[in-house]
Amino acid sequence: MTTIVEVKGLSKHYGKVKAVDNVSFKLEEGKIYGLLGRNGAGKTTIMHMLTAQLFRTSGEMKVFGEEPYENEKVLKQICFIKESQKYPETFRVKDVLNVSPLFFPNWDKELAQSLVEDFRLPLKRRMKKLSRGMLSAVGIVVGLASRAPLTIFDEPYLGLDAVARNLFYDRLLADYGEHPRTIILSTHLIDEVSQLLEHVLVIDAGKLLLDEEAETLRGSASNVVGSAAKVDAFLAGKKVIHRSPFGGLMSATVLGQLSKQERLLAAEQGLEIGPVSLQQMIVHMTGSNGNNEEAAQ
Ligand SMILES: Nc1ncnc2c1ncn2[C@@H]1O[C@H](COP(=O)(O)OP(=O)(O)OP(=O)(O)O)[C@@H](O)[C@H]1O
Repeated sequence: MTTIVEVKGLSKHYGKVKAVDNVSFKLEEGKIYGLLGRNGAGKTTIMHMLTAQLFRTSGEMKVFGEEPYENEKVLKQICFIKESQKYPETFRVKDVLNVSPLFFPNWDKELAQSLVEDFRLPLKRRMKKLSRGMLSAVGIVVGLASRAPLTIFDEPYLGLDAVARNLFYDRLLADYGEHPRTIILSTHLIDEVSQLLEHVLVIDAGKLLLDEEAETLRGSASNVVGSAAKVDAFLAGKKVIHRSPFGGLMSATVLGQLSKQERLLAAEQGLEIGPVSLQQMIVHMTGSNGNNEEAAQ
């Protein structure tokens, strides 16, 4: 598999603020990545460095095998759709679509047209007159129709309703199926995108907390519910990422696959074992006590 992004010891500091702190990861060709984490975790800072919009404080970074700064060859292979995209004052929707092929060599005009219809975008309306959701939809159209080998969506759906978000997921999967490329989705709507993601990177307080295939993560944590004393005894020595006591009961989230024997033991103890969604897992890992508890194990 071809590596298209390689980052080693990447840091970005603003005075004492370590927005990104010694992060290393690789992105492979033809995969959908989730870049996830809480507000202020450092996701946007990483995306800005990958797309050469921000200088790093230290570390190494290669995008398509090269340094991305002022590198036309690298930058024309990237499409970065960000929440706060600015357009020239006079631009209409159709102007955005007309200039896009100049920036994106793989631009697919037909796909753009069909997406404009899907999202019911008014081609002649000025960008500054669009609703918040319509603005997001234009970003999605550009991101998908660019067919850029590295396409990055940073919270692409501010203001988009549930129907439009589903449309985005459907069109993304369909087009990605026919034209595989590397896609980074940064979002807080983890449950909504979890089925789309093939690999997950979780950033917390500037550090990389998790770098794992989504398939491995699915089923890699369980919720154990029952009497607090029995849950505690069952979980002894296991990697617990969250505990939530209520009365004499306890609900706890444990990392790692439970064996058949352990499940039988749990059933004998009257404990209930249930699945944990990717979102729950990440919330627990990056929550106020999630990290601490894991570190304590
Ligand atoms: N120009 C700057 N000067 C000082 N601190 C900054 C600057 N830009 C970002 N930061 C800080 O760096 C940290 C990471 O910010 P970043 O925007 O990367 O987070 P994020 O994960 O994208 O958050 P969100 O999900 O809220 O968009 C935050 O603490 C932020 O306040």
